[in-house]
Amino acid sequence: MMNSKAPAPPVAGEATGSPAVRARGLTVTRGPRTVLRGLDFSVPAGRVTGLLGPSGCGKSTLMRALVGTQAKVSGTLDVLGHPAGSAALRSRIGYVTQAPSVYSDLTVRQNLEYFAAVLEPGRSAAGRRRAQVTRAIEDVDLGSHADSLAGHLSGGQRGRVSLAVALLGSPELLVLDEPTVGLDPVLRRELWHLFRGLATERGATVLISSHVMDEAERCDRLLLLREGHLLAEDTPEALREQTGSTTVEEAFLHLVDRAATH
Ligand SMILES: Nc1ncnc2c1ncn2[C@@H]1O[C@H](COP(=O)(O)OP(=O)(O)OP(=O)(O)O)[C@@H](O)[C@H]1O
Repeated sequence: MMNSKAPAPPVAGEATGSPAVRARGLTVTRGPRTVLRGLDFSVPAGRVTGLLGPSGCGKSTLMRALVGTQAKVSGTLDVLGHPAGSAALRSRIGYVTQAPSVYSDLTVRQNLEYFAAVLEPGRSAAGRRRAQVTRAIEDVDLGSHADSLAGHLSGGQRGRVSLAVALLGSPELLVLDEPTVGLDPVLRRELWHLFRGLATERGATVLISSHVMDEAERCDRLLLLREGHLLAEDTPEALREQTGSTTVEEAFLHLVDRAATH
């Protein structure tokens, strides 16, 4: 697991510099439903941003829009300076869905070697690929299972293989859909150290969804989503302060009540 240093100082209320993601009027329909409704937000570069909200509020849909796999997206959505879904972004984004996508009949290392070869084929890149694979296995702390078949791993371990795949090629933007769901507290803490380290040591932008509000406290910045609307976009501290709350969960509930009375 990566050694993480102290968290980067939180960004102030307004993000500075060029954001990694910028959305204006982002609207997504799925079937007959409008799932995201005119969202305006940005995701600062080199920071850990949490996308928080209850189940079904549209977190996965927003992530799919960012990585370019969602149909019926309107409004403006720029990612690393390009419209979301541009071919130029493919190797610059790592995406982990909720369903681990690994080959059960390959070992952990073979899975990573396969995906590394897809990313960077050719004999001349073999040395680089080996180094990337070894680092990714270490990052997710699966060294002792490197030669186990993925099909013999637990759900949480398979999830970590998916995460390792996303880390190959050192993407500038990591989009992680509920990566800590179902994991024990020790592993959850280790993964949060990894996410923090990816931002502070490797300069990556990390966007993580979760419906567990205590994870929000670990983020530099939060996007609070409810029923396809953005309730708030700020640092955890600012959200607590604005609402006179002691936790982000309390702040979230406060904002829900406030929205209901307007
Ligand atoms: N294929 C689909 N057709 C129509 N509606 C859909 C489809 N897929 C998802 N939805 C709806 O879109 C909404 C947002 O779903 P989404 O998966 O983005 O939520 P989420 O916040 O990621 O939820 P969870 O935390 O449970 O994963 C939900 O209300 C869901 O019912």
